[in-house]
Amino acid sequence: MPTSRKVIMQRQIINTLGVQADIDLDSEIVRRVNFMVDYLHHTRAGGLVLGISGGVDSTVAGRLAQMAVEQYRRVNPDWTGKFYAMRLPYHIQGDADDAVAAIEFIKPDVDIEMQIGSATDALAMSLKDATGEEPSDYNLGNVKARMRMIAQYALAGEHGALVVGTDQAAESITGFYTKFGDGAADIMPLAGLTKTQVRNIGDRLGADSRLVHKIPTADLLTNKPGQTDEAELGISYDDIDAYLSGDAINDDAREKLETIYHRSEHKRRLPVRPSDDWWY
Ligand SMILES: Nc1ncnc2c1ncn2[C@@H]1O[C@H](COP(=O)(O)OP(=O)(O)OC[C@H]2O[C@@H]([n+]3cccc(C(=O)O)c3)[C@H](O)[C@@H]2O)[C@@H](O)[C@H]1O
Ligand SMILES: Nc1ncnc2c1ncn2[C@@H]1O[C@H](COP(=O)(O)OP(=O)(O)OP(=O)(O)O)[C@@H](O)[C@H]1O
Ligand SMILES: [Mg+2]
Repeated sequence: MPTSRKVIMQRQIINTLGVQADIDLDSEIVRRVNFMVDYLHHTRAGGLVLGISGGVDSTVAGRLAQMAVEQYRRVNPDWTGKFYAMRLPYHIQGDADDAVAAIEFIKPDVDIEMQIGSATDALAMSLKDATGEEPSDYNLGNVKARMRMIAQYALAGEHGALVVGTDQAAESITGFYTKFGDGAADIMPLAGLTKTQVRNIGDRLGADSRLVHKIPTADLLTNKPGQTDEAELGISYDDIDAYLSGDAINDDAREKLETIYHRSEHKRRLPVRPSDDWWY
């Protein structure tokens, strides 16, 4: 591809995802907290709900969510809404102590631990009984992510609360999330941030550096616990962030990233309907 076309494509993707290479951390924290406060006010919602894994994204989004409910409560003392943090292990979670450390940092109004092991396994068993087919480890991983979505929406429904999503630009560009699983949410406070910016905000907020600089994992596979995102994606977060920041990366990585971006376009759109034609 000629250099000018490469640059135009990169710029279009950066603009679509709303990435800003240079951010002021303090004003970015204020802007994102105010955004949640403003939306709580507008919707009169009964609080916020978020799954806390022990990874950096939910640590940072969780702390921002708790800051938002505290700020909203200060100006609306009669408001009874809360931030509900949910630890949702599938049986035994290898890094469960990180999820506890994240909760200690976030200091949520409500800390809930709920097993998704039995519900997930029951779904897989029912599918097998009905069809004779057992979901692969890969597909079961997506069922785990969707079971967490069901748990969060069940709790949100009880309290009229909104489900927070942790999608940021490095995940959005790759579609590296489960469609209607962790990709499903009502409010996305980290949207448009690179992974590095999420970490920088985590550092600025004073989160434990063990959590902030932890190697990212979706941790969805039973047969490969803690598999790193980078191993599965075949591309590094450094390359993804450099691309999102408008820097040049090597041609192989760029081509791979743009292929993944185009292939995952359906995840960034509403379900296709007869009046759509964006995929041509
Ligand atoms: N072109 C198209 N137009 C419209 N819909 C399309 C489609 N292609 C597939 N689909 C639909 O999308 C489904 C596939 O999408 P999906 O179910 O998401 O499945 P898929 O993208 O295959 O898997 C999710 C990926 O995200 C990763 N992940 C998941 C969860 C969390 C994290 C994390 O970082 O924490 C990472 C996971 O490791 C895996 O690599 C298909 O089954 C089909 O229903
Ligand atoms: N075991 C879990 N308990 C509760 N929520 C979870 C769990 N695993 C994943 N989630 C939810 O799914 C989201 C997506 O997972 P993802 O791995 O992308 O984020 P993370 O774990 O917060 O950070 P990182 O990407 O750096 O690992 C999490 O932010 C969290 O909200
Ligand atoms: Mg994770």
